[in-house]
Amino acid sequence: MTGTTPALELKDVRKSFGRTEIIRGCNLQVAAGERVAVIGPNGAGKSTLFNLVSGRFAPTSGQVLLHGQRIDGKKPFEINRLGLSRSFQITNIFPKLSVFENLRCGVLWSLGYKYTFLRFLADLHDANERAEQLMERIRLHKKRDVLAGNLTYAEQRALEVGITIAGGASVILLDEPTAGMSREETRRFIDLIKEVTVGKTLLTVEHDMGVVFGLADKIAVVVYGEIIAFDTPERVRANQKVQEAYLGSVVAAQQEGGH
Ligand SMILES: Nc1ncnc2c1ncn2[C@@H]1O[C@H](COP(=O)(O)OP(=O)(O)OP(=O)(O)O)[C@@H](O)[C@H]1O
Repeated sequence: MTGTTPALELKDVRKSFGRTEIIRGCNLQVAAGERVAVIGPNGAGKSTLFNLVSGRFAPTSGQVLLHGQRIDGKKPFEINRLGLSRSFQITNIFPKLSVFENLRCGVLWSLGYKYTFLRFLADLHDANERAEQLMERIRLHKKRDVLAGNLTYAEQRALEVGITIAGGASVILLDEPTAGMSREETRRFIDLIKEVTVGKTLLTVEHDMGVVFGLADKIAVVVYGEIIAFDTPERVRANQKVQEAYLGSVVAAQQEGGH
């Protein structure tokens, strides 16, 4: 490791629910600008890891650092203000607001309590402009005034990504961004995600190996609460330990399933 501070770092992070240790000493260093896919079998602890990073859970022990600053134990909104944004599920899109209004809410919400009403008025113009730009970037500008509830599923997921990046966070967490999409939608969506997260640090939880290998610079393999490998896709694919613990069976299953 060079002297550069990682964008995100886990130091011996552990999390127990009751007596069961679910996260069993995870260490990870994600460099700024890296795209990381977190993979692993069902129940391995991927979502729990995301919840620990985004502040929904506090670790039982260990540290989580964002650009070198400890964030473990902080509340999700505090972590968000420090520059980490997690995709909200579709339920967090306001279905009765238009695409534009949803994005503007995302921009304004990220500015949060720093606000006074006068600042609010002054910034409203900026927020409108930023919402317009975001709309172009996620290719929903032609749907500007359509209510979010009337968008297609794939468009709603794009809007969700737009809201997630609206505040300008430097670290973005996306939970299965392409889940439920057709193969063609998935392919386009990977390109979109790549495009809108240029220069940002990206973490995704992902089951679809096509997405993983299309999107990730590095893969973190979580098995039974531990990160058993963290490396480039090629090296992870060739890793014997990963093959045995997980990947061999998944790739075989997906090949059998015609993927
Ligand atoms: N709040 C909780 N209380 C108790 N147990 C929990 C809680 N959250 C998660 N678990 C347990 O932790 C383990 C890991 O769950 P987690 O959802 O993190 O796995 P995952 O790797 O994301 O799985 P999947 O791929 O199926 O989404 C599971 O055994 C789950 O039952």
